[in-house]
Formats: sequence, structure tokens, C-alpha cells
Amino acid sequence: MDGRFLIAGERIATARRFQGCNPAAGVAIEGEFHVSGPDHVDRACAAADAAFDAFRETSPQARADFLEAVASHIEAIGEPLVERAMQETGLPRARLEGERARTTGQLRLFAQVLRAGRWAGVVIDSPLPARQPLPRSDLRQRRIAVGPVAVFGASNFPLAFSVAGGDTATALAAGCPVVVKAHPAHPGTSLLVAGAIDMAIAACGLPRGIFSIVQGPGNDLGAALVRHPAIKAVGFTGSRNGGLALVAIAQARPEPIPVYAEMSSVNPVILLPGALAERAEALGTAFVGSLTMGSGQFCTNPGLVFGVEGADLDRFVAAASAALAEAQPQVMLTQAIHVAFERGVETLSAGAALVGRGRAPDGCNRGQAALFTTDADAVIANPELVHEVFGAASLVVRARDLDQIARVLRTLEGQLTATLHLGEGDAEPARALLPILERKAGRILANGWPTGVEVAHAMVHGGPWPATSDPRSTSVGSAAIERFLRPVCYQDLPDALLPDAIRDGNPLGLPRLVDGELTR
Ligand SMILES: NC(=O)C1=CN([C@@H]2O[C@H](COP(=O)(O)OP(=O)(O)OC[C@H]3O[C@@H](n4cnc5c(N)ncnc54)[C@H](OP(=O)(O)O)[C@@H]3O)[C@@H](O)[C@H]2O)C=CC1
Ligand SMILES: O=C(O)CCC(=O)C(=O)O
Repeated sequence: MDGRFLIAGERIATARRFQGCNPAAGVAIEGEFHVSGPDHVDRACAAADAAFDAFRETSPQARADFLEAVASHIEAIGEPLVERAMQETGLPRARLEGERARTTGQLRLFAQVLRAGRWAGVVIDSPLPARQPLPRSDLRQRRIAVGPVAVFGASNFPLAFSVAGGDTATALAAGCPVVVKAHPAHPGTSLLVAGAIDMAIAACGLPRGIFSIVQGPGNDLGAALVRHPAIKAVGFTGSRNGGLALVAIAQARPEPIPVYAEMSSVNPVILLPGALAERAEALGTAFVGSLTMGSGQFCTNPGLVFGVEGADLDRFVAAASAALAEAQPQVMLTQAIHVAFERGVETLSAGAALVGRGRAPDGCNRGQAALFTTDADAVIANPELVHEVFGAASLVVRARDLDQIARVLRTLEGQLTATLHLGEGDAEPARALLPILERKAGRILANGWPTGVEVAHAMVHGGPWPATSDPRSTSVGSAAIERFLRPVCYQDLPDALLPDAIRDGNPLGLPRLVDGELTR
């Protein structure tokens, strides 16, 4: 496999190399990857900056065609992509094939978003020359791309949140060149996808500088990228420490820039009394299915469960414990992630009672699922208990009553999701909890499980800090494009000088709000 990274269409070799690791066996994978340095970050960013003006003014149709070409080129890699991703991540084939479909589906969704045109945010206020006491100017607003975007590939979704994942798809859709910092846990997968993007750029006749990828272990590379003056926004999915470090770097720049970091979440699940009375066992089994999916390596993993103490909650815990005892140990993404998981389990062990663990590990880097229980007072006294443990570990909190659940929920940090399980008689307590959940989470579910985010127009994959660094945004779904756009107002510019999006006659056929009325 070609381990050279890509800057503006050029494959780059360097003297320093690193290797990928197969976490299932704990051994290096054959093949070497060339380590990028600060000079390469500089070249990639300069190329992105040089390509920006031409790329941002390509037509929405041209960018839609390009995103579809990226999807087709990823599909054309075929089996080698899935094989390589399996080797590098330990994730099973079915999951990776599904993730590939999600990735290409996401690129095609953004092609549709571009053609539908709402993203351009065209608003026109007609001039009122006779208005008294002062005339009103001709005011026209559209949204433009913010500039080159730095994207950090996530370890846990090597396709859908990595090189051609949601951040890259939305930045390119918006008209922003992208410089990716590849995640060192899946370097081969990253370069295969990067090659597909580059081929699509060439096939569509776009400037090569709109995409580059740098790679190598260590924080310096990513830090240099975020510091680079050409970079105007950052997309990140990963750890709280990593996300906060990038936010700090971005804020300390002479020109601070936004960082859209999706970080940590325990995704509280509330089992209301009616639901527990009706189906405690079924809930216990389904909960373990969501908890252990992908070895629990989802930021949407249900890490905290609430119920009112009593026989029904005991039935739930017993069913969950029985299902957990059968849960197979699964390979975790990296040795560091496995070690961090076991450390998190130790922290929970110190403050809560162990309900049970999954089957014992039968190889290296296997995550052994773990379930704990404690009471609500202990959680209020020890907030460490409700910090994310990345992997299949969860805590069941036994409360005296619903008021106590509400009190604990109010103390929680921001979350990506919050889930209510409802049964007979639960509508009123649910109504009372909803305002609390709205203040805490980006997505509220009923009678489901939070893992598995739908890529759709109404999706919000975001939430207040520390779920994300910007609660006004989503990293999944159509609205994710808004992170990489900014509004510009044109006042009294002659029609010949206006961009097509806001010219008279609407040459691009974009939806417009004209004098407050929606038109096309
Ligand atoms: N909530 C979630 O969605 C996820 C949470 N995690 C958590 O993160 C832990 C580590 O996993 P990992 O996926 O490696 O996530 P990290 O946040 O450690 O790393 C993600 C990316 O950010 C870079 N990075 C991290 N810190 C810095 C920094 N201070 N300065 C510059 N770049 C930085 C990394 O580069 P490099 O590796 O080269 O240093 C990597 O490319 C897990 O154990 C888990 O706790 C992980 C994935 C998803
Ligand atoms: O649950 C999902 O589909 C997405 C989860 C996610 O964004 C993450 O784990 O980083």
C-alpha cells in the first residue's frame, strides 16, 4: 500500500515513517506511512488558501456532482477498503460495510442539500427609495464558505467520521477546502479514502488544493494545523482533552477561529415507572445490546441509567446482568483506548457496586463490558461517576423518587442525547422532565436507544458543553453545513457586481426570502 500522504494532488514521501497496528493481535501491520511535518502543514494550508476563491464560487451543481463523485470513488475501492479498515480497527465487516454506506449516503445527501439551495440563505430586502424620513437601501444576504477547514479524523468511525466523513462532506459542500489530520489508528484506511477524494477532484476538474491530508502520531501536527493562519474553522470528534486542547489553541491565535469539537457524553436514559412495570426484562436486554454495540465505542453509548428503586428496577438490573454475562469481549480500537477503558472501569468500581461484567477477554485489547449501580446521593456527591467511560461501561442510578431523578439530571453536564422510556401513566412525569432534558441535550429520544445517529435533515448530533464546544451546531445531518458558512450582506451593489445567488432573475434558482416572503 502506498503510505505517502497527499498534498494538493501530490504524493509526498518523507524519511520518518510509522506503521499501523492491528489491535486484535497487538502487532504492527505490514507497510509504512510517511510522517508529515510542520512544513507539510504549511504547504497543505497554502494550497487550500490558494484554491479557496475559485472553489467557493463553483456552482452548487458543480459541488453536488463532486460530492457524488467522491462517493462513487470510495465505492470503487471495493473490498480492499473494508479489509484494511477491519485490520486497523478490529471492527467487524458488517459494521464497516454499513459505515461505508452511511459515508457515501452522507456525501449524496449533501449533494441534494446543495441542489435544494436553502443552505445559501438568500434573503432580499427590496429598496424603499420613497420611505420617510429616510429611504431604505437594497439589501441582499447570502452565505459564503468560511475558508479552509481543518478536519480531525475520529478513531471510532474510520469512515463516517474520518477522512471523507461528516466534517469533510459538509466543509466541501459549503465550498471550503479541507486539510485532514488523519487519525494514526487507521492510516491505511485514511489514505485509501484520501486517494478517492483526490481522484474525484481530478475527474471533476476542480483545483487540487481543495483537499490535502497530513499524518503521523503526536499532537504537534494537529496543533500546527489549527494554528495555521489559513485555517478558518476546525471539525473534531474525539476525547474531551483533545477537543479542549484544540479549542484553546484556536482561541490563542492572533485570529481566533471556531472549533466544532464533539467530545464526551454519557447519554442519560430514564426508565419511567410505567415502562419498568410493563417491560423491565425487555428493557434490560435491549439496553445491553446498545451498551455493547461496537465494544461501546460510541459517543452516544448509554453510560448512565436512572430508575426509581424497587422491584421493577431490580428486574431490569437482573435482566441486564444476565444479558451482560453473555456479552462477548470485543476488540477495542487501540491499546490506549483499551487502557483508558479499564481505567474508567476502575474509577466506577471505586465509587459504585459492580453488577456484572461480560465474558472474560480471550485476546489482547478486548473490552470486557461492565455494569455498575449506585444511589442518586452518591452521584450527587461524586460527579466523577458520571464522566464518560469510552467503551461498554454503564452505571444504573437508583433514585428514591422521580423528584430525585430530576435533581440529579439538573446536575449533569451537557449531553449529546437523553432518552425516556415511557409506559402507562408516564406522560406526566415525562412532561415534567422534558424542560430539564432540553437544557442538557441535543437530541431527546423516547422508547429507543441513543446509539446509531440517523443522517437526516432534522438530526441534531450536538449539545451543550462538554458534549460539544458549540451548542448551536450539529455535526450530523443537513444543518451540519451551517458550521462552515457565514452570512454576508450586499448593500446597494449594482446587479452586474452581485454574485449569481442574489442577482435579479435568480439565475441559480435558489429559494429566497424576498421582503419576508419565501419564493424561488
Ligand atoms: N466521545 C467520543 O466520541 C470519543 C471519545 N474518545 C475518547 O478519546 C480517547 C482517545 O481516543 P482518540 O480517538 O485517540 O481521541 P483523541 O482525542 O486523543 O485524538 C483524536 C485526534 O486529535 C488529535 N489530538 C488529540 N489531542 C490533541 C492535542 N492536544 N493537540 C493536537 N491534536 C490532538 C489526535 O492526534 P494524535 O493521536 O496524533 O495525538 C487525533 O488525531 C478515548 O479513550 C476516548 O476516551 C475517542 C473517540 C470518540
Ligand atoms: O452513534 C452514532 O451513530 C454516532 C456516534 C458518534 O458520533 C461517535 O461515536 O463519535
